Amino acid sequence: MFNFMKKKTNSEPETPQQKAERDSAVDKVLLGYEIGMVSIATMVTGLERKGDQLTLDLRLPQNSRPESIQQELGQLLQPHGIKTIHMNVRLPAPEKGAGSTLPKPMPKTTNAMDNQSQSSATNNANAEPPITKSAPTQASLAAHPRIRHIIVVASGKGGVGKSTTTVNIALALQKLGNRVGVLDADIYGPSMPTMLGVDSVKPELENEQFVPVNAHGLAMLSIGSLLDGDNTPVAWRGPKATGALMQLYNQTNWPQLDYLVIDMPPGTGDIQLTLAQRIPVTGAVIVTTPQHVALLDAQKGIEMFNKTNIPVLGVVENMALHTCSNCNHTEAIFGTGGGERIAEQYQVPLLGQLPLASSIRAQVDKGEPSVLADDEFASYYVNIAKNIETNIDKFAKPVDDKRIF
Ligand SMILES: Nc1ncnc2c1ncn2[C@@H]1O[C@H](COP(=O)(O)OP(=O)(O)OP(=O)(O)O)[C@@H](O)[C@H]1O
Repeated sequence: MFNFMKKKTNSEPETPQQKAERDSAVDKVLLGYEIGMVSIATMVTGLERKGDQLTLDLRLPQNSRPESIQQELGQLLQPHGIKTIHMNVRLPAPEKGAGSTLPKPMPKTTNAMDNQSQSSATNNANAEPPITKSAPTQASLAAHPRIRHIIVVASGKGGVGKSTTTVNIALALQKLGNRVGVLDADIYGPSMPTMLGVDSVKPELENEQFVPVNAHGLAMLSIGSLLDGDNTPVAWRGPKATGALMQLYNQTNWPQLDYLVIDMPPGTGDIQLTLAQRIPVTGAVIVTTPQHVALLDAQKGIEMFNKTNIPVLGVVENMALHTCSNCNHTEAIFGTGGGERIAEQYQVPLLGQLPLASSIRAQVDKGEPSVLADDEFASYYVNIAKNIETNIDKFAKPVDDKRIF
């Protein structure tokens, strides 16, 4: 254990605001600390802070040096009141030619400072194979060997219907003859299992890999599966969340897929940015409502994807018009033309517009989305899926067959 404390402790208890500020400062440090140009936040699989003690579970890349990392993080975190860092480190085995792609047994976790000599990558004979080949930018990320296209569905703002759109687009792509998977990465409210009517089915583990749940033919995996069975919204902090999501992506035995559709957490913060930089995304679909505030947030989303060199496949305008089921009067509850304007401004396609319709909500609530039910709105989603397919091949990524999963 390395103790960074030099001075006396402050015995006054931390207020919730101080705690939140310190947590946020710690997150920023972790997100900004890079190993081989990749944020260490993507390598965090567990994180706990108790007062001035921080415990990190890390899966570090080959040849990293836990002791120096711990020292450097200690110096960066000391100004934010962290005096002791405990690190449980897992390192990959050295690459020795083409071996089995199956993972070896998990090594015991180690406390980096108590077991310095044992925690070095070269000495760890019992370690697992590398789970990633770190690459800093989208341009240098190779495609997953079994997934042709990864599409992220994002929204700058919560509650605009991103998950409803994701599930229906995934089903529509399947309806068009594709093999499709869904990764529910919405840590704040994972809803795919409920929307697909499989919330009682848990994914199995096989050779330390998740096996996706078969949901009406979709290979589905949700961050919700990592929770303890209840539907408590996850208040995970950035590094832990990104670490868990990278783990879901990397440690899942995805079948051969034409599309993996990822339901991203709403917003354009550090989690979204880190994910966007770490997963080989073919393109992003932005969901917005015509409301002014939602559009402003959607713009932020497009700009984030532009910055990270992820092509924006287009915009879906959700809840565009509402037709009253009693009097048949149609009204633009959230305004008009917003989706079109934003698509024009950023020169991206408007993939489709969905009305605000209570049956769209009712169908996802009962685990049978519109496309599955083949109701009157199914064709809207099928058209969106067709529009996505029209352009996607020109953004396809080269496949790296040597990548180990
Ligand atoms: N076109 C629509 N018409 C009517 N209701 C809709 C429509 N789209 C989504 N909804 C409903 O709006 C609510 C929010 O939708 P959803 O959960 O898909 O949004 P979200 O953007 O993923 O939210 P979050 O930010 O919480 O993840 C849900 O109750 C959903 O059924």
